Amino acid sequence: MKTILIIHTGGTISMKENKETGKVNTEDQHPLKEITTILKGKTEIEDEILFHLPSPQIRPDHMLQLGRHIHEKLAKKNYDGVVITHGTDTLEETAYFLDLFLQTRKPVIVTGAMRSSNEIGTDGLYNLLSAIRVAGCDEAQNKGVLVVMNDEIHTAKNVTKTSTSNVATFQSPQYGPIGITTKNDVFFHHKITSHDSYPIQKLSKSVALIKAYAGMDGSLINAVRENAVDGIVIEALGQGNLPPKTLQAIKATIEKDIPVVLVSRCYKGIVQDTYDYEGGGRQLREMGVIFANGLTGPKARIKLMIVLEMTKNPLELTPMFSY
Ligand SMILES: NC(=O)C[C@H](N)C(=O)O
Repeated sequence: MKTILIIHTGGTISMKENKETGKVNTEDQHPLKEITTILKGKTEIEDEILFHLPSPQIRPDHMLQLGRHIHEKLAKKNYDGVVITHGTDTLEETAYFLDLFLQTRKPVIVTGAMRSSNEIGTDGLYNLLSAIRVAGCDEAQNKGVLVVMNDEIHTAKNVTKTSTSNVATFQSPQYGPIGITTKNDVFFHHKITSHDSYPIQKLSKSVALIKAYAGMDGSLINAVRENAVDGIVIEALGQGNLPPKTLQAIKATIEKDIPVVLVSRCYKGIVQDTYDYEGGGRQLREMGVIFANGLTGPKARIKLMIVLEMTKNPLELTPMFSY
């Protein structure tokens, strides 16, 4: 029999709807506690509540605490897998943090819900059951952190919340899911080609995320730089281009040894130094901007926070963002 550790952190999956007011909030007792009874005799479940937070209240220090907690638990007992329940708003950031931080071959699965536990059509219990099945599956080992929602298995690196309320919200726009779950089975149909992880001890760097827009100038970048940040991620236009009036501010930032990482505000594709016009990717690369391939802005921010614990040398940072 497989032994799975469930760590609850909060979110809608941990919430109940007040039938009189329609308001949704966290409960003291975890509403999906019954999972232990449902799986009795089939899977041994240990569950615990680490946090009880809506995910907009989750901060990087919570992510580090969660990561350390998983390491401690795995060091003490030979669990077959770990499931983390989490609010969906920042689920992709916590999942990607854990993907980069954890040093384990064991399946670590993050799941959540779009509807609270007593709403009609609630998806929490079903997603939790699917996540437990994937966590107990040998094929899920050594794949990094996975996100299981709505019958699909996604990598933490590629998954993103695409809809505010639809239960099919979690998608990997770039490559699709790597597997599916059915009522009784787990199927993987894609292989993982690369997985990087960084054994950091702390998470102390401040990294800002800025989205580019038509007619943007350098004022936002200048203001952020003057506010003692250690790094900036910019969601650039298209293939990795910026309006010309931002260039001076970016140059000043790089000259101050503050790394600037570029992703695209497009939700598919990668950034490249194709264009040679003023503000084009070629100029940005020559100025020392680091191109992050395929990551979304929030995930490039998490990665920059992590790798800045090891180096701020652009020559070392550049290859870390190339896959
Ligand atoms: N569906 C959810 O979990 C959304 C909720 N606001 C949260 O992230 O905590």
